[in-house]
Amino acid sequence: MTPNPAPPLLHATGITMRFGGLTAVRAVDLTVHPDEILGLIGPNGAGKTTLFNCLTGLYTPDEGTITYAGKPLPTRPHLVTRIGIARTFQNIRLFPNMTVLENVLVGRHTRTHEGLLSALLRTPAHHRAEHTSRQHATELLEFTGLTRKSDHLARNLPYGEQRKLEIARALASEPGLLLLDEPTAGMNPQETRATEHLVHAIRARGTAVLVIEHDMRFIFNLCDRVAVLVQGQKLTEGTPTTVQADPRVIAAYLGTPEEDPR
Ligand SMILES: Nc1ncnc2c1ncn2[C@@H]1O[C@H](COP(=O)(O)OP(=O)(O)OP(=O)(O)O)[C@@H](O)[C@H]1O
Repeated sequence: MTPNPAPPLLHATGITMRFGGLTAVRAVDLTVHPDEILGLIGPNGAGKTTLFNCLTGLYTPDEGTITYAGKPLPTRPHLVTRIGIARTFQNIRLFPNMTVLENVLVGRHTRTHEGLLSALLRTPAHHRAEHTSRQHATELLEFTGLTRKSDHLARNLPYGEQRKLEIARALASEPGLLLLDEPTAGMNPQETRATEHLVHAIRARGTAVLVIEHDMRFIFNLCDRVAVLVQGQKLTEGTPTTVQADPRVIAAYLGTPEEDPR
């Protein structure tokens, strides 16, 4: 008997999301496998962020089903985080007046179970949980290269490091799947390259990644598979090589074949 193949980590079928008369996402199927890096590309307004919002409980799709690790996706964002899906946002959403370390500790709260009373009474259980959280946050700052900035206020970090901090904070919830919405927006080529390495390292830790990005070079270097959304519908998906060579993608998104698809 052949063993069952590993079930998909995230499985979305027939996702449709409307805003009044506008259908932003139409009957989209999307699957992310464990340990996979999947890219989601498409022209402006194609519905990429709307789909992310459906996958993270910010929106409830009008149609379709989503499962994570075989179970239906909860309908509230914090519960989605708790079951193992974390995300970053297109517009950075840090706590600007908290330190870098504190921002990561905030991201950890879905993994701590100590109640308010325990915190107020400063029980031994609370101290242990706090110690573990700090250790984990410190390790994540090292992992993302932000150790030296641990005590800096988030608002004083350069833009590229703020994006890294968002990723560190998302990782603090120990996700099985990380969704990145335009992680290299506003970065210089060196920072973009560093982000590519960071995403590979995240996958090596056992976290699958779904990433929206307009930088084609980044996407095609990074991803195992790429899905293409156009006007709310999935045009195609496949390996970077297949997608890059698909004339429909070139026509819809990448410009004419003569252009450098960057
Ligand atoms: N909250 C909303 N209310 C109404 N319309 C919305 C809302 N969010 C998105 N839209 C519309 O849905 C469509 C898809 O938008 P979305 O932001 O998902 O696209 P996108 O592919 O992420 O675009 P971009 O690459 O520019 O970020 C657009 O026409 C957008 O104007």
